[in-house]
Amino acid sequence: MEAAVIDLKHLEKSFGKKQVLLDVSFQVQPGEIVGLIGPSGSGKSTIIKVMLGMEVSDAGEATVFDLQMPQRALLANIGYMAQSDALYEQLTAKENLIFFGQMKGLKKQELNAEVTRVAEVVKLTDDLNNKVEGFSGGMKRRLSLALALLGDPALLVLDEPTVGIDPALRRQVWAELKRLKELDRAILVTTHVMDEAELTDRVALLLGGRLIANDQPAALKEQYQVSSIEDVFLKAEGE
Ligand SMILES: Nc1ncnc2c1ncn2[C@@H]1O[C@H](COP(=O)(O)OP(=O)(O)OP(=O)(O)O)[C@@H](O)[C@H]1O
Repeated sequence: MEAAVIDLKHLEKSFGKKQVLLDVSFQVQPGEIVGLIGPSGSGKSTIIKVMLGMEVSDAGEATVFDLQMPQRALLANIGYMAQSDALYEQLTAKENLIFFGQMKGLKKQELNAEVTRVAEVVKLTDDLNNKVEGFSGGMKRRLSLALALLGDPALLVLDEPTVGIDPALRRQVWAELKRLKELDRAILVTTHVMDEAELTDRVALLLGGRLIANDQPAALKEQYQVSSIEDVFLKAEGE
């Protein structure tokens, strides 16, 4: 088996008296889409922040490409889409893409080609020269996703990437994720949308900061004797 891109071992994290992560361990391999699923407040974003070195865990170990984050050297290898958009409102979509692409170290010619490519994936080609301040919430989400895709990173970490994105484009985004997976990219995605969970290779089900399941969607449905991931979720929550 190839080395894991993301390797989380026995993570514990509290905020004040509230324990948010309890003994969380899982891995994401190259060529794998893992869905991190759980109700609001179950700790999904906290896992991502610990993994990316934006929060420090109280115990356990989190490595990305065998290194503890943050690591400047890994910046170009990771496409991260946070839950809230961090965009320059006064700049156009294209200027945002160029700015972030330069930070990732993309050279001019490559960068121009990448801007065209990622704008096409999220259907923002016709809006590239418009200022972000005039964008709808969904358009900002799409631009944030385009930023994460820039430079074709080996690892994508996407926190709720399809919120506010209409069904047709959502389908297209998932087709792109599948394509990237075939190219051996590793993808970790959080979602509230249960039929999206069906599109992953593996579902990591988080409840109250504890990982209660980590398996292929089909295996989970069999284990819980139900016909959808939504039902797995409801059954697990009820138990
Ligand atoms: N910096 C912080 N200080 C105090 N509490 C925090 C902090 N960050 C998160 N929490 C708490 O930790 C818990 C888990 O939050 P987290 O954002 O990881 O959940 P989530 O599963 O990503 O939720 P959502 O789906 O709503 O984004 C919540 O109870 C939240 O209030």
